[in-house]
Amino acid sequence: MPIHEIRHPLIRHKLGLMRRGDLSTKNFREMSQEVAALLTYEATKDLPLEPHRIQGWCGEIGVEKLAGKKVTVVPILRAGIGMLDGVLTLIPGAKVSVVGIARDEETLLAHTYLERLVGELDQRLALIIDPMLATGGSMVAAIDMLKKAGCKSIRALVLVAAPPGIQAVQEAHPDVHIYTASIDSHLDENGYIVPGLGDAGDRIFGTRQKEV
Ligand SMILES: O=P(O)(O)OC[C@H]1O[C@H](OP(=O)(O)OP(=O)(O)O)[C@H](O)[C@@H]1O
Ligand SMILES: O=c1cc[nH]c(=O)[nH]1
Ligand SMILES: [Mg+2]
Repeated sequence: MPIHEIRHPLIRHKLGLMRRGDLSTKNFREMSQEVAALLTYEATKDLPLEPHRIQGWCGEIGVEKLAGKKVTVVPILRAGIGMLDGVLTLIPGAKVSVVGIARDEETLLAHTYLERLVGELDQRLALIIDPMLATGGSMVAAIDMLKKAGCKSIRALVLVAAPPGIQAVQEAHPDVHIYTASIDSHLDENGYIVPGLGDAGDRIFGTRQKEV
C-alpha cells in the first residue's frame, strides 16, 4: 500500500501533544521537527546501499554507503519549512528544492508561486515535506512539478493526512508513497483536517491563529 501510517509510540505521543490547542509556537515548531525526523527514519529504511572500501583502524575494510545521487528534500512553503531541520538532522547532505504553493482559502485550489529545484532530479530521490495533506491539491501540484522536471522517485512525508488528500495523491500519482504520523477522520466545511492540527503554517510561524 502506498500509504504508511507510522504508529510508533514516540510519534503517537508527540502528535498527541501537538494536537493541544494551547501548545506554544516554540513547542509546536520543535515537535514538528522531531516527528519529521522520525518519519524520515521510516521513509528511508529501504534506500539502496552500495559496498565501499575504506581504511579502517586495523587496515582496509568493507563498509556500505548510500548508493546514487544525494536525496533532495522538497519543503512546500510555508509550512513545510517547519519539518526541514528534522529531515536534515538525519540526511545532512541532502540538497533542498524549495517549492512555494499556497491554497486559496475560498476555492481550496493550490497556486504555485515559487519553483527552485536542484539539478539532476532524474537521479535523485525526492522527499516532499508538508505538515498537512488535506484535499491533496498542494501535494499533487508539487509532485506534478517534480515529475515535469524529470524526477522519477518521489515520497511524501506529512504529519497528518486526511482521506480525500490520500485519495487525490493515489489517483494522480499511484507510484508516490505517503508517510504520515496519522490518518485523520475528515475535512471540515473550510477544508481543515479534523481533528488535525489547525492551520499548520500559522502554528509554526506564529501568525494568525484561531482562538481556542
Ligand atoms: O491538501 P491541501 O488542501 O492543498 O491543503 C494543504 C496545504 O495547506 C497548507 O498550506 P497553506 O496553503 O495554508 O500555506 P502556508 O503553508 O503558507 O500556510 C498546508 O501546509 C498544505 O500545503
Ligand atoms: O487542516 C489543515 C488543512 C490545510 N492546511 C492546514 O494548515 N491545516
Ligand atoms: Mg496555512
